[in-house]
Amino acid sequence: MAHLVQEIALAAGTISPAGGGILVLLATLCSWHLLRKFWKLRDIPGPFWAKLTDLYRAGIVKTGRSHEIFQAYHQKHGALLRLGPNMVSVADPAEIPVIYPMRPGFPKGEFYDAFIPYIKGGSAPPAIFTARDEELHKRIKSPVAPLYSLSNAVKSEPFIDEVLDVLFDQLDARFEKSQATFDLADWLQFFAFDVMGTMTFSRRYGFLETGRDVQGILATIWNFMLTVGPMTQVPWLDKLLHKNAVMASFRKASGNVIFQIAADNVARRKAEANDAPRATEGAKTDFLAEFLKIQAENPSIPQWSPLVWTFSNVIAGSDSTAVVMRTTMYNLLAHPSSLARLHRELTDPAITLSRPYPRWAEVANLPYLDACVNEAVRLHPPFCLPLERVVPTGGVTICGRFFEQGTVVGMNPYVVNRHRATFGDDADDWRPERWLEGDEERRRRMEAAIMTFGAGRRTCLGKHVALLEIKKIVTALVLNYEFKLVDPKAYVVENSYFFRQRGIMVQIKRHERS
Ligand code: HEM
Repeated sequence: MAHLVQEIALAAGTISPAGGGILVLLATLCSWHLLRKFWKLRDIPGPFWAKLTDLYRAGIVKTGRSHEIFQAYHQKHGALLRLGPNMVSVADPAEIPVIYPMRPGFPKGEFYDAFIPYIKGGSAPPAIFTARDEELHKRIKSPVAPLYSLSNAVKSEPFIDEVLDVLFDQLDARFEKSQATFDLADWLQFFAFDVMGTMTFSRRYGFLETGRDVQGILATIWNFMLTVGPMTQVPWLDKLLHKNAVMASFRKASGNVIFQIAADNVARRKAEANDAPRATEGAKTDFLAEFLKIQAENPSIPQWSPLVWTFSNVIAGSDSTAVVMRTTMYNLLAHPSSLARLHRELTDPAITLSRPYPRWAEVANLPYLDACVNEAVRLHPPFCLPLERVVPTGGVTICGRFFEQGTVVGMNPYVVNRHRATFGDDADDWRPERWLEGDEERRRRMEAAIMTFGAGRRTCLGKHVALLEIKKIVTALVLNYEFKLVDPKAYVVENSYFFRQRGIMVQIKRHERS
């Protein structure tokens, strides 16, 4: 190939023999580099073009259907699938502890840089979720991790009840009396954002009161995801197109808008004495008050920490929770037998649930509710591309094959959560009953194979907060309203790493006894 390049260049008379020599050298180095990269993983099956360039899988992500496409590739090729010159997707849940261990030493890949907004003079500081440097990750995560424990999260329950009040008032006023059809998917998103705003800065964004996307914040976040999704697959292209001073001068990155929401709230709290946080009856203040207190007590914590902690809550904790609420509600409404069984469980005379909204302690361990939430979490993971990690020094063996250090490996929650040998041949279907069948060992195996909240050291910090919100709203809605799913076909899903849904078109009326 190098010889050919020189021949062409000389024949065209465009360069001197010395220039030709340099060209040959460059072409040889390039060919050697490509061949070496290709060769290293040559035995791992996958689509032809994916073996040559990361652009191929970026193109798949751009289709919005990457979950189905990657699943089909795994069905065709098996547990190991080559999705890039240096990237392998792994589908066997037995490998979860290998790729996502509890100890440090299996770091996140460049994938995560795509989420860090570019700001003037360089990138914004990394959040807990995006930090790739494991020392830095420990420094910014350890001080706040206890705030997300279940015992602490539960103290926020009054905040959720307060937002439930607003939601129910709006649903009654706008849709119950008029019997107007509306998109429950939108309202669950409004609810999740306003809950996280209340928990984080004692402030609602106003989505519920206005019934719309105030200041286009939600659209901006989705547009950010549409850009970021494909860029996670080709970090060099992201740097070229978005993360440099030249490109930043042409356009405003949408990630900045979300960062700005966090920054405005931190600045307001620091500046305004009358912006004091409210405390719940359990003396729980909002996250921001706790973040600022932690920083004040630990001068070694970076100055910017409260900002990135707040940013983490907004970006990682609002839309994701809304997605699981939607999956649960849509499937309950599309499967009336599931809804009837859940309603029976909630109205069983043997248990007493508080009205209008059950308390967490009353719904934390209801078998059929748990089965429905587990099934929703399994079927539709809100973050839905392989969660990429870099093989550490010394290499690692996965599915019996040794991988050199530096190889990028990852597991896709959508694919792993449908592992047939673990979940059964009906793994694509909604069937909460699967969580109630078999022995404890089978159930534990299924739970350990769910990748929706990630796994190991970098597992989701906000899982308890999310489950608290989800169980609270699902039980409140099912107990208080009768739903009619007006157009089941209106429900559509779209994946750009963030895996969202739209179109839960319903009519509601109050249950007679509520
Ligand atoms: C159903 C809702 C949620 C889902 C499915 C979810 C999912 C995830 C996943 C998959 C990861 C790990 C990503 C990776 O390894 O690449 C993660 C990390 C994280 N999540 Fe969540 N999340 C949810 C809700 C929340 C909430 C409510 C909060 C905050 C209140 C939150 C805060 C975080 C943080 C801070 C991390 C980074 C943890 C670390 O890197 O150490 N998440 N989440």
